[in-house]
Amino acid sequence: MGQRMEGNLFSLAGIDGSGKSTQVHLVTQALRDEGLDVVSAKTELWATDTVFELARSLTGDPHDYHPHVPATLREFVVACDVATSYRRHIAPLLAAGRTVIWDRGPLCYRAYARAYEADPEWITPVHDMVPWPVRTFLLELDADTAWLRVLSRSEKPSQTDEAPEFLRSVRRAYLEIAQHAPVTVIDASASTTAVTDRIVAGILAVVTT
Ligand SMILES: Nc1ncnc2c1ncn2[C@@H]1O[C@H](COP(=O)(O)OP(=O)(O)OP(=O)(O)O)[C@@H](O)[C@H]1O
Ligand SMILES: Cc1cn([C@H]2C[C@H](O)[C@@H](COP(=O)(O)O)O2)c(=O)[nH]c1=O
Repeated sequence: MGQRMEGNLFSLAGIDGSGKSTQVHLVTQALRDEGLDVVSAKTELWATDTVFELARSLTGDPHDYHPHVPATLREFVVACDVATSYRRHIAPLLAAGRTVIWDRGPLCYRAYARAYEADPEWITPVHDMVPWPVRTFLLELDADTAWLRVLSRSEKPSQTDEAPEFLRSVRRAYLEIAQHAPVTVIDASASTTAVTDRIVAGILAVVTT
């Protein structure tokens, strides 16, 4: 995007059920306890909501969108939402010098697009409008454990787009892309406290140097 970031952007990535939302909350709190000015951010999927509504009209289920809505069209809309969310919401926080913890982030959207085999010719230029966070923490978890967590979570019911076979494809894509990006892989099968401690240590190492 060209503009210099004043603050620090971190993102938490991982397949559904890997613990992103849990950790965004715990890490933000832990860093505030250390005296840091930290804020969390979640992508606003405004236009993507309309894609989910389209899927509902086609299949009766907003999350049964694949392959009923072609992957390239769908992931293009997601990528545009991500770029808009970044520009309108996250970039101003960084310009004000805040430390931002993003629930998801570029690694997630690139992994989904790859897993769904969306055409990169259309998607990549939009993904490239969003800078990579200074560090992304990939919460690495096998698909079966993640699926069990999705089934047992109280926050929201499991969705069609969280089936284990798809979680496996996204996990593969995450690990491939992570090899060429500023990503720290974290063992997400550990206790929530152990995961929080590792992420907090990784963030403090960046912001205190
Ligand atoms: N380290 C952990 N060990 C065991 N259970 C966990 C751990 N971290 C999170 N959980 C539980 O797993 C479930 C999924 O966690 P969470 O919602 O944070 O994942 P997520 O990656 O944000 O998922 P989604 O992308 O689907 O929103 C929740 O019920 C949460 O309490
Ligand atoms: C990353 C990504 C996500 N989606 C879908 C998957 C879920 O239904 C929502 C995201 O919800 P969450 O609260 O962030 O878990 O969007 C997608 O279609 N394409 C993507 O790249």
